[in-house]
Amino acid sequence: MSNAIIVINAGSSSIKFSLFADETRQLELFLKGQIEGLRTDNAHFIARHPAGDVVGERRWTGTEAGAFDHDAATRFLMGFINTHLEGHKVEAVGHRIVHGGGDFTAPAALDAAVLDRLATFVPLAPLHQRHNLAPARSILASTPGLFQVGCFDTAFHATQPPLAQAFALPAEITDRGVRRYGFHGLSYEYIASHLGELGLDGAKVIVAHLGNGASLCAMDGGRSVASTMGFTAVEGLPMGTRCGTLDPGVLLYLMDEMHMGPRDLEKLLYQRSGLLGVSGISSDMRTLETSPEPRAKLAVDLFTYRIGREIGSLAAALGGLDALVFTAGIGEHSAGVREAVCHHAAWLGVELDGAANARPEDARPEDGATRISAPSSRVAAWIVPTDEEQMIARHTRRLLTGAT
Ligand SMILES: Nc1ncnc2c1ncn2[C@@H]1O[C@H](COP(=O)(O)OP(=O)(O)O)[C@@H](O)[C@H]1O
Ligand SMILES: CC(=O)OP(=O)(O)O
Ligand SMILES: [Mg+2]
Repeated sequence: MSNAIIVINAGSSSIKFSLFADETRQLELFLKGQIEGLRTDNAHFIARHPAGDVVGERRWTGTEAGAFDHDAATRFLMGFINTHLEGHKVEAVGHRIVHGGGDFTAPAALDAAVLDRLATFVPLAPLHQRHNLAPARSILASTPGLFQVGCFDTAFHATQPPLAQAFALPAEITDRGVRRYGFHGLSYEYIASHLGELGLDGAKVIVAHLGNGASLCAMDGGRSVASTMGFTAVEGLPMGTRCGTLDPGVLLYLMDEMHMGPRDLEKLLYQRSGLLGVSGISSDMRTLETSPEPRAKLAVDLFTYRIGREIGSLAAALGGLDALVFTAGIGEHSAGVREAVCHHAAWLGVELDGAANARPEDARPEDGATRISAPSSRVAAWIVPTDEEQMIARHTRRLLTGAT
């Protein structure tokens, strides 16, 4: 019987899972799925083989769906997984955990004490952390003997120099861990592991992870030296529903003049801003790109303008630029966003190959990595599909091998 690793990526209203067969040197995905709409009146589960055929599907509506929280969803998923192992034996579960604080700069085995420590970072990632931890707690309660590993979005950025991590605040505040951490590290680490194949070993690269959450990472020789995200995953670029960088004076104004409290501000900054807030229409890039509304265009223009400005800032941190890499939902799929960002970065030497950028996705190479800059471009531009789940599976296997 061959072994399998379960990877869980839990968000605020969804839990995604992937099953990897661990039988050869390659970790091979054989099943993936998700439950979306947790704690709404319409929760939906679907699981598929990598080829796309549906292996399981279920919907919960009304009060049944409303009571369907992360714990109940994890129990359902583990039940489903255990009856769809296709002859494999589960040896470990790897989790994406957004914040590891200053303590967790590498993947770690999860037990009750570690989960309690990670729970102290909930205020540092209010959209993510509590939901990331819920499935691990649920599995610890139901299957205490199962090896679980936490993989942290912050860990990849631990290599940043102290200056890149610092806020200009008094020592009694920074000593409490109030500093810049950076996020999307599993995605960046995956991309970094493929830079050699693109001829970018040792290069100065800016990776644009543009999904619901969005950030940029400056990498020198595959190591993070700066990022647009900071203490929390709300800093930097505008995102689906998050505002990104904001003059802190705005917060004081909103508290004093609009009598907003901490929870009102949290809701505003994390859930009512970004593409959704500016457009008043949607947080979804596909909807905005096809909308005739001027406010939809304004939201997309602000998104790409801010990316352009932050690219300038990270190029300065790197002291030069060899390549720009696009990844995640928007980065991989929106030719319009890539074109606008490359236009803003033209002064740095990015020259887009319009035809390569607009080429249909099914014409891309099997691994999806596609060069979209002109042969004469001084700075190369690439699309590289990310795979956070594969990265989590790799880390989980490494810790498992060390633990047994
Ligand atoms: N074909 C597409 N064109 C433009 N945007 C797309 C396309 N497909 C997905 N997206 C956008 O990608 C974003 C979601 O990215 P994703 O990386 O899946 O997010 P997350 O994993 O953080 O939830 C959404 O804004 C969505 O509209
Ligand atoms: C850290 C973060 O912003 O994650 P996501 O993009 O999944 O929301
Ligand atoms: Mg994401």
